[in-house]
Amino acid sequence: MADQWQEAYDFAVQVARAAGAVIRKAGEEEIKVQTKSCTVDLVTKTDERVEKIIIGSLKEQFGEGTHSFIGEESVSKGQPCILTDKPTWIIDPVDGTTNFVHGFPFVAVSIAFAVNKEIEFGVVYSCMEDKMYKARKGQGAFCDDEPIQVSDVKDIHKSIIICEHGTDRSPETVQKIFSTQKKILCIPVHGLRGSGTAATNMCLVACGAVEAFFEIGIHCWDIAAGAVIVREAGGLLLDVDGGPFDVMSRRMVSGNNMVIVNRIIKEIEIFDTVRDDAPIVKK
Ligand SMILES: O=P([O-])([O-])O[C@@H]1[C@H](O)[C@H](O)[C@@H](O)[C@H](O)[C@H]1O
Ligand SMILES: [Mg+2]
Repeated sequence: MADQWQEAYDFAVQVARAAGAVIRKAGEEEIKVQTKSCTVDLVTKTDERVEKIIIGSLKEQFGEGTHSFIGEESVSKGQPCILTDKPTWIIDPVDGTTNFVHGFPFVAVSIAFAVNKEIEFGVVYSCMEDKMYKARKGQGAFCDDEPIQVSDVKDIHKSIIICEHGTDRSPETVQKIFSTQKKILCIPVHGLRGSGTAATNMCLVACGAVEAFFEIGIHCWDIAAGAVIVREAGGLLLDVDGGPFDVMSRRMVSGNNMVIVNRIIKEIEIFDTVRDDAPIVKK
């Protein structure tokens, strides 16, 4: 049977590339910054504009009613964030908004497509580096059309691990994040890193530049595309407690193999987050 989502996959690559060009151009102009959930959760006109461009192009191509959309900026304006069985696009127009604002050169467009709650394909365009990562379920993962694979390192002492700090600055959470990082650093590992974009971090796992990336507090739009790219590159995803990965749970460990991932999980100090699909509590 012909791959019924091939056209959508190819189109997503085109849309991500075009969106990345808009971001690069916007980065050369003055950037007006606003905040969302807290003072370090940044948003710009470019995030909103690029999301409109992406969703507008997808609706034009595939029709209004047949597909659903979960986009970071639409959700922040009150749109539902529920993954149903319907074909659903999960979009982060600018992953790494803080990087974008500061001119730190890692910013990605992340577009995933899920059917029956399973991610069929994902595209991550690291637009400042001009690197196009993509993967389709069962067809492998690629960077600029070259196949990519996770690293074969099994010895944690020979690994690089990515961790991010997210936007929760409550002293209890920051304490847990640093305590986890300290324990991992002192295993010891070769190094800790973080690009400031979850989508790019996952692609770094997928291409074998690092062994693992974990974060609590990320959102489905940060990781949905990266999830299929990591899996298709031979890696795996788990919850931070070792249970099955759930894209809406805001918790994730991605890594090259079970040995590395299990070793990282042993050190993670878990803190509470509200699921992406939790009912909205009206204040
Ligand atoms: O807000 P945004 O720049 O799209 O996404 C953020 C980035 O992916 C960052 O690496 C991660 O640590 C945060 O948790 C995300 O929210
Ligand atoms: Mg993001």
